[in-house]
Formats: sequence, C-alpha cells, structure tokens
Amino acid sequence: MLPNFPKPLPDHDNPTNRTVKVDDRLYQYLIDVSVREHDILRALRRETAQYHMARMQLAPEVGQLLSLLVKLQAPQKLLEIGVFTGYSTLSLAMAMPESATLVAIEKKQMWLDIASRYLDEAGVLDRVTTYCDKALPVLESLLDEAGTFDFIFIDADKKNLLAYYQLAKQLLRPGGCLLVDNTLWWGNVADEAFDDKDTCVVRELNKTIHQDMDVELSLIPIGDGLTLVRKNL
Ligand SMILES: C[S@@+](CC[C@H](N)C(=O)[O-])C[C@H]1O[C@@H](n2cnc3c(N)ncnc32)[C@H](O)[C@@H]1O
Repeated sequence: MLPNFPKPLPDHDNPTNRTVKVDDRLYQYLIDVSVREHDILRALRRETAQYHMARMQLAPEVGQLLSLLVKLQAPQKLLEIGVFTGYSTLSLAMAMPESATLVAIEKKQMWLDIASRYLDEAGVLDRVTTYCDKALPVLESLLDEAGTFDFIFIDADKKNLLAYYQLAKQLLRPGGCLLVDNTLWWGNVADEAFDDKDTCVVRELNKTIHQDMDVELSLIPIGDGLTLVRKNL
C-alpha cells in the first residue's frame, strides 16, 4: 500500500546529496572516535610539519584507510608512486603481510631519506624497495612485471596522472586494487572557474576512470578525495 501522502516525484533522477559536510568540529570528532595513529606515524607527521610542503602529507584518516584496505586484501606486491616523507609508505608497509614487498617511487632523495629512517624504525625497511627517480621511466621499467602487482597507490605529480593510471592498470593484476589520491582536488574539479593544468588533468582522470569498463570504482570524499579502483577479473 502506498503511504497517504507520497512526496511528489522529482522531475529528474539525479541522486540527492546526502554527504555530510565536515567542518573543523566534526573533523575533530571523526579523528577522536576513529583514528588510531601508530606512534611512529605520529612522530613522522610531527617531523614533517616543520617543512613548508607538509600539506602534501597524507591525512591520518586516509593513511588508516589505506592500512585497513591492505589488511583486508593482504596483497603480496605493492607499488606506491609519490612517497614524500613516507606517511603512506609507512601506512602500507606496516599493514602488509610479512611476506609482502613494496616498491616505492619518489624523485627527491631528501624525502626518501626521511621515509627510510622511519621505515627502518618500524622494522619494514628491508621489504621496501625505493627508487629515487621520476616515476614514469621507473613504471615503464617495471612493465616486465605487468599484471603482478596486487595493490597500487598513486599520489605524485598531477601532470603525469593519466600516464600513471594507464601504466598502473597494466602493472595491476586482475582483481587488484588501485587507489588515486586528490581526486576531488580541493573541490576545484567541480568548479569550471578553475582551468589550470592540474585541475584539468584531475578532471580528465576522473572522467577516464568513470568511463573505463575494465574497472569498478568508488570516489570516496575523504581527505582530498580518494578513488578506489578494482581491476576486473
Ligand atoms: C603529495 S606528495 C606524496 C605524499 C605521500 N604519499 C605521503 O603520504 O605523505 C607527492 C610526492 O610526489 C613526488 N613527485 C612529484 N613528481 C614526481 C615524479 N615525476 N616522479 C616521482 N615522484 C614525484 C614529490 O616529490 C612528492 O614528494
């Protein structure tokens, strides 16, 4: 039986926005009730805070989500593009199974030195292979291992984002998990007034993934936007 006073049907089939707006108070609540940051990660975050580039660092709740996804999937071969001081690298490496290995690419030695120090402290450095180089040639050099990576995280420059996505997809095994950070790009992707190169590339990537029938996806509005992709079997 229909309810007595049904709401009139909307004249479009767009979903209504039910995503909660996270202001500073709600963000603090979210951190208080859901984030359990490991002491080593907290120490790395504190050390990184002294650098002007600190805003590049992954937010703790996103690092924790990465860590949880790794624990759920138990990947054996992981790949990361864009280490910075290593918050995501540590989150991945500390969560992966003891038999797993992680390849991490970062173009600046200074950042890798910091990351390596913390990876060492966490006892996982021997299972992480770092490349101090631009990511594109490294990814191309890994193509003889195409289809063997179980878990890939992309968090580097935006200029090469489309190429990173295509190469990562080749490197990923069917059923594997690919994550791309910053896919909401401070919200600028939805505002046509922003037509700078980086915003346009992120928009193009989002469109590409959406239209890519080789994968399933979810764009999660956490941090700066995190797209979770599974390569079809
Ligand atoms: C947003 S930060 C990564 C943040 C990091 N995932 C974390 O959890 O803190 C992006 C990093 O990518 C590096 N990067 C930029 N362009 C690159 C390239 N072409 N190849 C490799 N690394 C690059 C930058 O030096 C920077 O450290």
